[in-house]
Amino acid sequence: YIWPSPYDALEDAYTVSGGFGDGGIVDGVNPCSLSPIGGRLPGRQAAAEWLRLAYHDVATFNSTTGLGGLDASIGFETERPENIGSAMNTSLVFFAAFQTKTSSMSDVIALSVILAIKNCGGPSIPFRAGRIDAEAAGPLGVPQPQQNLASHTAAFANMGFNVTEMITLVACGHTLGGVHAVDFPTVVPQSAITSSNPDGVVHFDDTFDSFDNHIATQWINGSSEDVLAVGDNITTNSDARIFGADGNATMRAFAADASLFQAQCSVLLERMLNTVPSSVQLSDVIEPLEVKPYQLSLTLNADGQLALGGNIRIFGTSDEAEAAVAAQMPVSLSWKDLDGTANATHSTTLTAVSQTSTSLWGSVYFFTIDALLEAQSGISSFTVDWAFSASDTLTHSDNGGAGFPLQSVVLFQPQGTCTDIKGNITALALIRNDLGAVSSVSFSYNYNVNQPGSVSVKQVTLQTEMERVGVSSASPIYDTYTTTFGKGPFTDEGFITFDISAVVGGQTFVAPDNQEAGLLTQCGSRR
Ligand code: HEM
Repeated sequence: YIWPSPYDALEDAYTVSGGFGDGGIVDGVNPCSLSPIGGRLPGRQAAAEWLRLAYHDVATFNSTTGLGGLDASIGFETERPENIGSAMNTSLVFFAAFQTKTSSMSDVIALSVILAIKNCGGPSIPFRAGRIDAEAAGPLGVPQPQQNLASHTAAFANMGFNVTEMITLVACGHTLGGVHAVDFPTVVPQSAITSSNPDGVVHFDDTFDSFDNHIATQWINGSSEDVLAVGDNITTNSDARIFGADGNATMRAFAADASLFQAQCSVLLERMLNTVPSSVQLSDVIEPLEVKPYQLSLTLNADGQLALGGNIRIFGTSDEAEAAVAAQMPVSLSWKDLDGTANATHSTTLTAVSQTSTSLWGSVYFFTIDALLEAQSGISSFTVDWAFSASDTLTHSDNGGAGFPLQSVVLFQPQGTCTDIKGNITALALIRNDLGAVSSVSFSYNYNVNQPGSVSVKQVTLQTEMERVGVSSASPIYDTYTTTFGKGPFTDEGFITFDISAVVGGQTFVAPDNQEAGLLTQCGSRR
């Protein structure tokens, strides 16, 4: 994983769970008992709803044809009786905010489960990305509690899981959350519905908000409260039939060994999340990068200098990383000219961001870049020298050897970029005019559109050509380019970014992943 990667947004969301640079997903399930944002009802639990959503998307995978699996087809299937409840749509609406041009809904669903389980005290499940979203519903066939064991065994076999694995997956799923009387009136007595429990949830175990082995210990020691195991309606006691499918051997092992439960849940849930259409190639495991740029910006100021902004994130898992005080960490950034030349003066010290940040996987710190670069010499890459403590030898981070790439040939130009009252966007770019012929100047706007038949949205790109309007007033070595476009039918839901690219002197240069905020100035208003 070398920065920049198509999975940078997912890596950000995976790594930072609170404070500055918060990826935002964990906020939806923290604490583990949290009711879903947007449907905040006592008794509902977002972490459990996310896990059930992922399972229901995967459950209809056909291991013979290789079709289905975690592909977000669930978005088109939420009206089906087998997916009853409002939970799935609530989750999908929340997740739309994390879709980007390279983070599919199905990747976000997988990541949501990994983060929710870790935040609920469960195991660390490795995360891979690269899932591709289906654009239509898949087949029916999510198991339902009134069906018999043979039907459930067949459904899991179809999905690619044997009996032991079925028992494990159900136990790992049913350690969170519970069954709701409003949606399962034949399973849960209506007396469960009260003013403080309007959906009438009955939890599977006594620690519904902890990813632990109580689902197994209570089943084995006879204190189970799981209505799918010990409920009065024998027909819907699917958990009892499944847990007993091997004479309770698997559940006894889980009850006896809490860490075995965690380890097996990690292995099986990882496999469940990585059950994808056979045409999909998943990425390598994504782990927090030690040093990573965050929301970089490079613009030309009125004095004709390049202003470099944004942040550097530093992550570590050691005791020293945990004990570090950001304000005392030495962090500096050194850059190379446009032509690749290093220069001793091309270096700047970074300041710790005062707001702290948290990660489920270690310790994370952010540092602000605030540097002015000479426009003529420009920039092609940078490196970061840093340490967790001032007394340590500095680590030289060069992004796997070549440095962190950053170009000053094609720039976004915030001054003059604006959105008018009709929603039309006028965007400006600056392109070096002394480096050869300029062609294919294009502006790509990445946003979400609604999909008929699904509450979940799809990220699309609207591309427009930019035209040269003249030489920049701030510096004669840059020309100004512009485009005006209407956004068309779209949804405000989600993550909007834009990229500007051009071919200059035969080489393609891209100013990527600019934040929507850069477009939001109202046309006509003075900044
Ligand atoms: C034969 C297999 C299964 C059957 C029949 C089954 C059935 C059910 C039922 C009836 C509910 C209640 C839903 C509600 O009231 O909202 C439920 C909840 C849940 N299931 Fe399953 N399930 C099965 C397997 C799994 C698996 C494999 C997982 C995950 C790995 C899972 C995860 C969950 C979770 C997390 C909940 C709680 C949802 C909440 O509290 O909102 N289930 N299941």
